[in-house]
Amino acid sequence: MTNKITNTKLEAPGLDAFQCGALITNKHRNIIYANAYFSNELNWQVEKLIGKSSDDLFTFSSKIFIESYLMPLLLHEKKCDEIQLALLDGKNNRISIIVNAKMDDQGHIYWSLFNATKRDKLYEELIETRNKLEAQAKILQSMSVTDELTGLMNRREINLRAPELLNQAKRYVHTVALLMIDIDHFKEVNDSYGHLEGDRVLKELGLRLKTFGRQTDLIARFGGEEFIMLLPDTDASDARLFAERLHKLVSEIHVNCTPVTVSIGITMSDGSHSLEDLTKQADTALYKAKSNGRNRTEFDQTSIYTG
Ligand SMILES: Nc1nc2c(ncn2[C@@H]2O[C@H](COP(=O)(O)OP(=O)(O)OP(=O)(O)O)[C@@H](O)[C@H]2O)c(=O)[nH]1
Repeated sequence: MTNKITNTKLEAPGLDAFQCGALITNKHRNIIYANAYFSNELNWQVEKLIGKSSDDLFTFSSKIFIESYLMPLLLHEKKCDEIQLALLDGKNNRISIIVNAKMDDQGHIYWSLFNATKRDKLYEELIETRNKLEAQAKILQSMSVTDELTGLMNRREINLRAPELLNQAKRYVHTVALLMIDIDHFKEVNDSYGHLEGDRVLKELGLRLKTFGRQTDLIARFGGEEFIMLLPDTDASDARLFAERLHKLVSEIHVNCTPVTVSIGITMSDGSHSLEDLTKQADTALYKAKSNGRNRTEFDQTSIYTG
């Protein structure tokens, strides 16, 4: 390339080997040089580009961006790095490009243009992959805290969430009721009607517990056919009433026209017990309910109030 740049067509054969577009415009922004990349990759005939305004190479929105951002930057800083614009190729296809530009004292602008289509595609793929991973992480997160069959929280999750609820009871001086609910003779359901029928009963019970409980209650499938409910701000007489309603609600579920029944063990706490202690106490009460004939509720003897 000659050192002295005039406003006429330039020759610079060395630049034709570059894998990017090289463009020089004069102070009127008319093209005085375009390398072979424009004909090889962008479907322009270089001859036809000479004399054209560089504006003609860009989409409408990119032109606005050039006027409002690129030109003021070039006038003040004399250079502009890595801006993304949309160029129209010789067949009027929109091509995403990264532009670096430099302006000399005579107002010539030296543009280098890198095709960003592949990079855009890579970014799109990366974004898509990230979205997929986020969605998978959400599913995994929900699976790790949820019992798959009933949709209730699992044992691990209630173990994590119970301490906060018990602490609140202590702080705000109210009582908490823990109900251990166990389906009666559930083995017979499985043995007589099959595992799928057993699963249906578990699902129906889970659904009823969920809709019956308040938003603040913690309800979990504790294992097998055993569920627990932790009811904040509930005294023993409320808990008894709650259990009575629960027995009625459960009897709406039928297996071969026979209502399903549950036994319930209840223990009360002022928030000073651990979940582990409370479940042991409720388990003792549940055992009593089973021994006393099932389909009934018993309170644990150590409860602060036994109704
Ligand atoms: N269908 C089904 N059955 C389950 C699941 N988890 C545990 N079970 C069954 O639940 C039954 C529990 O039986 P048991 O512990 O003897 O209790 P039960 O028959 O309900 O007797 P009581 O509790 O004494 O009234 C077993 O047959 C387990 O196989 C499950 O996810 N789906």
